[in-house]
Amino acid sequence: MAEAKVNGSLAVPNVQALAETCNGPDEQIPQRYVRTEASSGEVISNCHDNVAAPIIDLNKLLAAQSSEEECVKLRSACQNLGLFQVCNARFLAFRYSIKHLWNKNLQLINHGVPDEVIGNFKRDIVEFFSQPLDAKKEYSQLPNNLEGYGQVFVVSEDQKLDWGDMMYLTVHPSDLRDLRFWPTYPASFRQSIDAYSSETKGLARCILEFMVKAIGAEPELLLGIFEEQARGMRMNYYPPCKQADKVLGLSPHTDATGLTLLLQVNDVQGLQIKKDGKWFSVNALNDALIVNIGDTLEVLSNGKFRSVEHRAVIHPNKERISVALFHYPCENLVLSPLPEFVEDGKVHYRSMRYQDFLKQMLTAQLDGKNRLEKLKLEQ
Ligand SMILES: O=C(O)CCC(=O)C(=O)O
Ligand SMILES: [Fe+2]
Repeated sequence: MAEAKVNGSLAVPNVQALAETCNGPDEQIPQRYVRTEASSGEVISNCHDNVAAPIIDLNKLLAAQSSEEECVKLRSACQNLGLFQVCNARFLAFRYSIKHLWNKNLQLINHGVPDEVIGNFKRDIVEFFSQPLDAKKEYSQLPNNLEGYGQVFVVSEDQKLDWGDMMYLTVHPSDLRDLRFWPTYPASFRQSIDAYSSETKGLARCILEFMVKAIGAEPELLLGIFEEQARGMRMNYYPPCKQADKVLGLSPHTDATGLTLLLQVNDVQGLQIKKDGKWFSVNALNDALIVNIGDTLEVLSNGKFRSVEHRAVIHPNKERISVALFHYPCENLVLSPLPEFVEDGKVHYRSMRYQDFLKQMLTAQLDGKNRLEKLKLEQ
């Protein structure tokens, strides 16, 4: 994927290995990982009704008698939070033609994203990261390439670092896959990545379509921008840290792309979202996929959808693994609000070539929602 080759990251130590050497309660954590902001500020956890990540039931969205009510929930999540979790995603998959849907002749084949696909995928990721460092290094990133095992967004020698390692792969389209970085251990890994990627494909499209429908707009143009475009998969490995409140697994950021489908691989929580200046812990349900709205969707929708600022925190004695599946827009997109979403001529974001926007992101350290804020026009 061209996006993955925009720029590389400076090489950083492997955190999984580092964590093994400094994981006593009094052990010194290297200064580059010590983050004062990790323990400052209020964090709201255990919020009831999953306010930080409302649950959208796809079955309810599809059933005539409950669809409207579920759409209201979806609209509110997209406009106020930028994040929700979908349940029943594993029981539904959507193979349909957009034309049919808008002719109210929806064809859904309820064949499901099989439990087996998610189960195999999770099992193989855990197995991959549990290998000795040398085995994983076979898939290390190469200079000026984001794909592979390593880290991203490290652009200066004195920037603070995240307490995590990652593996990034372009998974779609298949002719852009760089198999040099696709692990051959465990033996079923390539197959399980492929299966997860293809089984979730229709789902992202379907969710996006419901989102647009929920705000009363026509979906064709927006869907067209993401149709058959690149998808990238980032597998995050966060080792435990006895002094978890001194480190951050992943710095505050928004995803630059369209929708992100986030899968928490093991049952360790750690995702937090920012709302009204406060951090909220997300309680990810076991069977649910978390849907993040990225910056591209915020701009295209003229702010009708909000991208969500989020970060990952660390557990004191358990590893955490997550997988983000990013949906990229077409490469030559000019990022600008679509006319469909502009009311009374009020355009809220200035235009920018998507490639430039992405490059800005990949050549800087993560910085909350600030990059997007710079595109906002004074009203
Ligand atoms: O680990 C998580 O829950 C968040 C991961 C994430 O935000 C990302 O990979 O972009
Ligand atoms: Fe993210």
